[in-house]
Amino acid sequence: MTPLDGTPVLTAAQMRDAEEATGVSVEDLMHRAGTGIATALRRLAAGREVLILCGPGNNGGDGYVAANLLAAAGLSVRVAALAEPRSAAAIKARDGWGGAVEDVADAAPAAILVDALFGTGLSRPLDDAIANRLHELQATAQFSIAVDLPSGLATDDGAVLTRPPAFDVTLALGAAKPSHLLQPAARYCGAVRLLDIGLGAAGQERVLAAPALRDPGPDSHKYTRGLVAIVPGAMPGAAELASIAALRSGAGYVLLLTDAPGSPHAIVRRAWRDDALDDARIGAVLIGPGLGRDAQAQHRLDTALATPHRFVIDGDALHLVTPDRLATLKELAILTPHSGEFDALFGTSDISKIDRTRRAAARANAIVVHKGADTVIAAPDGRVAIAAHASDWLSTAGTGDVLAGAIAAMRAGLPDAFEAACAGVWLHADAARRCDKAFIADDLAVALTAARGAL
Ligand SMILES: NC(=O)C1=CN([C@@H]2O[C@H](COP(=O)(O)OP(=O)(O)OC[C@H]3O[C@@H](n4cnc5c(N)ncnc54)[C@H](O)[C@@H]3O)[C@@H](O)[C@H]2O)[C@@H](O)CC1
Ligand SMILES: Nc1ncnc2c1ncn2[C@@H]1O[C@H](COP(=O)(O)OP(=O)(O)O)[C@@H](O)[C@H]1O
Ligand SMILES: [K+]
Repeated sequence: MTPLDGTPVLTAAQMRDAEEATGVSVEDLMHRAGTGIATALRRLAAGREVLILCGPGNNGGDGYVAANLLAAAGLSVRVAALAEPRSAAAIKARDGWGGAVEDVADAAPAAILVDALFGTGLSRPLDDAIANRLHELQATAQFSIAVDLPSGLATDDGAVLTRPPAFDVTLALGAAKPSHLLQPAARYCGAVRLLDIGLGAAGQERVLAAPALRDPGPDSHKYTRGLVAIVPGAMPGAAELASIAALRSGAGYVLLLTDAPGSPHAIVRRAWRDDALDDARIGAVLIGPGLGRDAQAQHRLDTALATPHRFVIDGDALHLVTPDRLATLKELAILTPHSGEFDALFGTSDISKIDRTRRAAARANAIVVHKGADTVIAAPDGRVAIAAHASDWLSTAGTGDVLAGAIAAMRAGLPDAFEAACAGVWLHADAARRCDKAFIADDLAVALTAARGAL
C-alpha cells in the first residue's frame, strides 16, 4: 500500500494493455491483486470481521482470492456474491474460496466492508437494488474499502454512473485510474493507495508529486533566486496576494508594478510604465490577478506580451487573449484558468478533463493549469500531471491569486515551465493542507513558507 504521488495514471484500456504486456496470466495477476488486498485488509481490519462483496467479473475474483488468504490467516471473513462469476479466472478464484457464499441481497453487515463488486469493467449504471444494498452495508460498517474503484464509478473520466457510498480507502490495483483523481468520482474514493501487481506501465499522465527544489547556496543572491514582476490592475488586492505568495514560495525579488503603498515591505513597488518590464533580470512576469478587463487592462497585457519574458497568465488576462496569440509567445507561458476561464478561452466539450487540458496545451502551445478540486496540468509535449485533492476550503476568493504567485516564483527559478507549474500547484495544495478550516487567502499565502520549508 503506497501513496499515489508520482505514479502513472492509466485508463481501463491502458490497464488491459499493461496487463497483457507483462505476459503474466490473468489468473496470476489476480493472485497478486488478491494477495495485496489481503495484506492491506489484515492491517486495516485490525482483527474485526470482514465482509467481502464479490461481483461477477475479475474485481469479484480479486475479492475471492483475498477472502481465501484472509481466512487461511485466521481472520473472520465472509463473502457475499451478486451473481455467479463469469470469467475463467474469477470462477477459479471462487472455487478456491472454501467458505460459504452468501447473497448480497440478504447478507448480514460486518464491521469492515469490502466492495469487490465492479472495477474497471463497469459499463453501465448499477441496478437500484444493488446500489441501495451497497449503501446500507456501508452505512452500518465501521470502515469501508473499495477494491480498485468504488462500484458505480466510470474508470476513465471521473464520471459517476451510479452514486456509490463514500469509502474510507480505495486500493488502486496496478496503477491509479483517472477517476481516483477527477471529480465528481474522486470524492467517493477516500484515501487512495496503490497496490503493486508488477505492471511496468508508464504513460504520459502521472499523479502530481512533490518537486525537487534546490535551496539557495553560498553563491545565491536575490536575483539568482528569481525576480518576479507582477502587473496589477483594477483590483489591487489580488496582485498583492500573488506578490506575497511569490515571496513566500522562495522568489528572491518581487516587483509589484504599482505606486500604491502596502505591506509587507519586502515587496518592491514601482509605478507601472510602458517600459517597466524592460529588465533582463526579470525571471517571470505574472499578469491577470485583479487586472480587470477594461482598456487599461488590455493595454497593459498587450504591452507586457510584447516583451520576451516568461509569463504566468491568470484571471482576467485569460479573457483578453486568444489561444493563437499565446501560441506566438517566445517563451512557453503558463496559463492558470479555473473552469469558467478555461471554457471562455478554449470552448466547452464533453471529453475528460485530462484530454481537454492536454488539447488546450497543444492548441495554445502553453502549459495549462486547469484548476478545481481536481487540478490537471498539461504541457504541449503531452506531459500531464493530475493533483490529488487538497482541501475544499480552497474554494474562497483569492486562493487562485496565491496559486498564480507561487507558480510565478517557480517559473522564475526553473527552466522547465511544466515542472514550474507542477511545483507551484504542489506548494499551494500543501499550504492548504497546513491551514485550519475557514482559512483565508492571506493565511494560505503565509503557509507557503512552511510548505516550501518541507521540501
Ligand atoms: N484483467 C486482469 O488481468 C486483472 C484484473 N483485475 C481486476 O479486474 C477488474 C476488471 O475486471 P473485469 O473486466 O472483469 O470487470 P469488473 O470486475 O469490473 O466487472 C465487469 C463484469 O460486470 C459486468 N457488468 C458491467 N457493468 C455491470 C452492471 N452495471 N451491472 C451488472 N453487471 C455489469 C460486465 O459485463 C462484466 O462481466 C479490475 O478492476 C481489477 O479489480 C485484477 O484481478 C488484476 C488482473
Ligand atoms: N473544492 C475545492 N477543492 C480543492 N481545491 C479547490 C476547490 N475549489 C477551488 N480550489 C482551488 O482553489 C483555487 C481557486 O482559484 P480561483 O477560482 O482562480 O479563485 P480566485 O480567482 O478567487 O483566486 C484554485 O487553485 C483551485 O484549484
Ligand atoms: K470495487
